[in-house]
Amino acid sequence: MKIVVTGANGQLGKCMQDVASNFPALQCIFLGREHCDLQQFGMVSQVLQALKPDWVINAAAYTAVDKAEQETQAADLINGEAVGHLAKVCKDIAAKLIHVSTDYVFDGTATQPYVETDAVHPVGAYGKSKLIGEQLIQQLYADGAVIVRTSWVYSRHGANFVKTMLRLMKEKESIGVVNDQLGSPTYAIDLANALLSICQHPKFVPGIFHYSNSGIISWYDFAVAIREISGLNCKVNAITTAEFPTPAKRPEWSVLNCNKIQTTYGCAIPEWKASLQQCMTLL
Ligand SMILES: NC(=O)C1=CN([C@@H]2O[C@H](COP(=O)(O)OP(=O)(O)OC[C@H]3O[C@@H](n4cnc5c(N)ncnc54)[C@H](OP(=O)(O)O)[C@@H]3O)[C@@H](O)[C@H]2O)C=CC1
Ligand SMILES: Cc1cn([C@H]2C[C@H](O)[C@@H](COP(=O)(O)OP(=O)(O)O[C@H]3O[C@@H](C)C(=O)[C@@H](O)[C@H]3O)O2)c(=O)[nH]c1=O
Ligand SMILES: [Mg+2]
Repeated sequence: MKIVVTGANGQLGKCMQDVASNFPALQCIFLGREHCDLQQFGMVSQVLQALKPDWVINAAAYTAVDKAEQETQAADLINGEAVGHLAKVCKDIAAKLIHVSTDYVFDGTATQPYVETDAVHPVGAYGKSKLIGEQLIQQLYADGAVIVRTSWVYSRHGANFVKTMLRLMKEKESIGVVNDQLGSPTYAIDLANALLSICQHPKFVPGIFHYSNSGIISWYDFAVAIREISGLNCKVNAITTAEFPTPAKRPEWSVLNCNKIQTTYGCAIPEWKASLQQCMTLL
């Protein structure tokens, strides 16, 4: 079975390369932006028509949450229109599409973990751009696509909250981290394993699914755990979102209910702290 992974140089793309050997039945082809630039529609069509994969996993995205407030057009193109074109090409070549989306499509006003059918009202430009991509896939290729919303993704690769915290904790005596935004971290290795396991699952079920590590924490809790595991001597103070102003608004609650992907595809859902400890051994 031939799988093309786009966004191969990103943290999820690199984690998929890390775990690919766990799936010997899958022939994975990893394409970075240089070989498959989502916004160059002709290039995308040409590359995928030539490779004719059975699956395309889209790990490419514009992920700069705060910058997106200023770069809305770029975010909407890469996370929106380009995803629509990718869906069309996948449909043309009869390749199934797995597309990764985000918890930031929700407005954060819920008090229970979000299920896939809950109303979406993104509060920031990044979340809005990711929602455009979801909606285009549903319009253009609903029966051939799996959309996996995830949250708070980190790994040894690329830029993420864990690596930001480790850097700041080495530089500063104390830092402030918000304790009024609640969600679930996701180790990109766990997500990578889940996405590839969907490709080799005997039954294909299209639709929207949620995937994150289990457990509900704040970014402050996350930072405290990072400090404890790292042994770094930096004071972590709990602050409010108002005390940490950012260009983008973020949902106060973006916990995802992951039951559907577990029952449909049997994906393993490791507990957040166990996965964090795994990742920290590599950092
Ligand atoms: N990080 C997180 O916390 C979360 C991420 N997600 C989603 O998970 C997916 C993977 O995210 P993650 O790995 O963390 O993101 P990264 O920012 O680490 O990687 C994104 C990759 O997309 C590539 N890319 C950007 N624009 C294009 C383009 N026009 N064509 C091809 N590739 C492009 C980037 O290329 P280059 O390296 O050249 O810049 C980069 O390698 C994304 O869909 C994201 O929205 C969802 C929830 C949380
Ligand atoms: C660095 C830092 C951040 N924060 C706050 C800011 C923000 O509210 C929260 C998270 O910070 P970051 O900007 O690192 O995380 P952010 O880029 O918002 O992470 C998001 O990325 C996108 C791609 C997603 O899809 C989301 O699921 C989510 O993972 O922590 C502090 O309170 N103190 C700090 O020192
Ligand atoms: Mg970020």
